[in-house]
Amino acid sequence: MDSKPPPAVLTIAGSDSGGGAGIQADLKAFTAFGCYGTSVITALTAQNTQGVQGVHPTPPEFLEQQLTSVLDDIEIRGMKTGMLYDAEHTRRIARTLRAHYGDVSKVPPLVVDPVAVSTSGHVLLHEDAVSVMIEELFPLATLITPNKPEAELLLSRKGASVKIETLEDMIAASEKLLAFGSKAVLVKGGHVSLTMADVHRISAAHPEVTIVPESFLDENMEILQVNQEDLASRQLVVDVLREGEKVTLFVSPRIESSSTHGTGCTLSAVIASALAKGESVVEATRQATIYTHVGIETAFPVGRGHGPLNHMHNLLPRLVPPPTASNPHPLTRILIQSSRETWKAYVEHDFVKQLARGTLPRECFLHFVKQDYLYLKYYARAYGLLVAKSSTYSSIQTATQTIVNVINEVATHKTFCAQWGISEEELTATPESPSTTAYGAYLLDIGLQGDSAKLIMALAACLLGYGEVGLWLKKEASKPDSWVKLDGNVYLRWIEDYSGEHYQSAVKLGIETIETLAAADPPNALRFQEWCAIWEKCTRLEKGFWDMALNLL
Ligand SMILES: Cc1ncc(COP(=O)(O)O)c(N)n1
Repeated sequence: MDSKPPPAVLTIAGSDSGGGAGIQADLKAFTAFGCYGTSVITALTAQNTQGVQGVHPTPPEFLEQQLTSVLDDIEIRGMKTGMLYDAEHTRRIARTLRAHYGDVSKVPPLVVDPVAVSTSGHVLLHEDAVSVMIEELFPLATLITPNKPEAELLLSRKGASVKIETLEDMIAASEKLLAFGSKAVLVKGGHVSLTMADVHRISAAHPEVTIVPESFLDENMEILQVNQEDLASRQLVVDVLREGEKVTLFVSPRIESSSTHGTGCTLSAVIASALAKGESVVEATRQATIYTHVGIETAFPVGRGHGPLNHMHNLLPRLVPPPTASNPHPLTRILIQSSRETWKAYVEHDFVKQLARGTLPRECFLHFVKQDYLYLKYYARAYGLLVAKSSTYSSIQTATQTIVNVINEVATHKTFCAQWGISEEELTATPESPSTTAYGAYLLDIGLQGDSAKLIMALAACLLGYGEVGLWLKKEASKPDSWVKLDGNVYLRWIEDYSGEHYQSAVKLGIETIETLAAADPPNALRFQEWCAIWEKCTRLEKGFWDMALNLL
């Protein structure tokens, strides 16, 4: 957590007795996101995962009293509204906010989630409140976050009946909604069925539209991709953010799940939290879409109906979900995502880029190859330790096979060095750099102290990372006018080796090994945290290895 005290955020919404949506979802999301949550309750609902059994509105004067109590005492850095109940409640909220802050520009970041109907079909907002919300609340808002039916409802206030079916419709709707006076609009795509083809079409027609995550197609995880066609037809959720002319699409794979109760509440609560921490609207939305996505992915069963997402996934160490068709390698995915920044700094290192352009200074490459030659000895020995810890012939065989692969890799290094006049004697006599010793010693240390699972995690970052680099460069090289130069590149052989079938089948084996491990003996929270920490550390050591080679000059 930050060293700064958590910012205070406020939700003005309805209570969900079932704990999945409304005030309860908001307070959980605020807490999980490191904020101090305060609340003003517009209505009590008797609600569970199966539906809303009753609604009891807060007396309007008391609603106002709650808001005044909070604002008079606590410095609120971000706010959100959810279920507002009716016109009177909505008006009181807007007017109290205006009166308290005096000037619209002084209102802290406000996210208005125009909640109208619950997932279970219960009306949560009286018809007469819609125009008050548009006229009095939207002009105070940093962002409004309608889903498809809510956007259609809001736009119907302009007379014409609007249907939102396509990504183009969502983008057009965002422009019309912005005219209501908020600074930004997020049209949520949960109710619109889209695929990658839709995203490609928009990005071809409107190159100015930003796609987040930029690397959605590869997710920086080429190694996990089986089939490009599967990806193209994969069902997506796309949320469209508009700030003035600027449009950003937030893309994530659609998860077939009934645990989506409270997703809208949670998304807007996290955006408000991130805004309270000083993030931009784009960054706040990015963080919130990821948080919500993972919340659905890791949801646990609650009740008999539409359960809530998991609000605690970033508080409790995340355990590994079972493999599914859309996520066949859940552990690998979590490991990479949990160390995303370091992983990216490793696999997209300047060393790799210069090597792929063919501009890497020879000295750097040779220094790297020599050090890698020395490192691989540790690596092979660590696999030797793994053999010693194995209890089945099949795991002994897998580890032994890897040792043989490493020895073949070393032979490649020798050939490389021979080409540049460096003999095996010189290779062996090369003094080890501190980065090599650090990494090698760490592998052996993990092997000596821990169970075999920890050692397997430590060994995986190297195996998978080089596999990722190989596939990434191969993909980049295949693009027209690519920055990767294969023709005449002195390092071509290196690229071919790591993108080649032989190395890639070793990577596949590595992925299967860690996935099987997680599936056969699901880690408890502590063990899982250890795995993530080991993976992160090795990813960092890998990056350090390339830093060492580049910083030579
Ligand atoms: C108090 C309250 N606020 C908001 C929602 C909408 O959430 P969902 O669309 O997931 O039912 C709800 N059901 N209850």
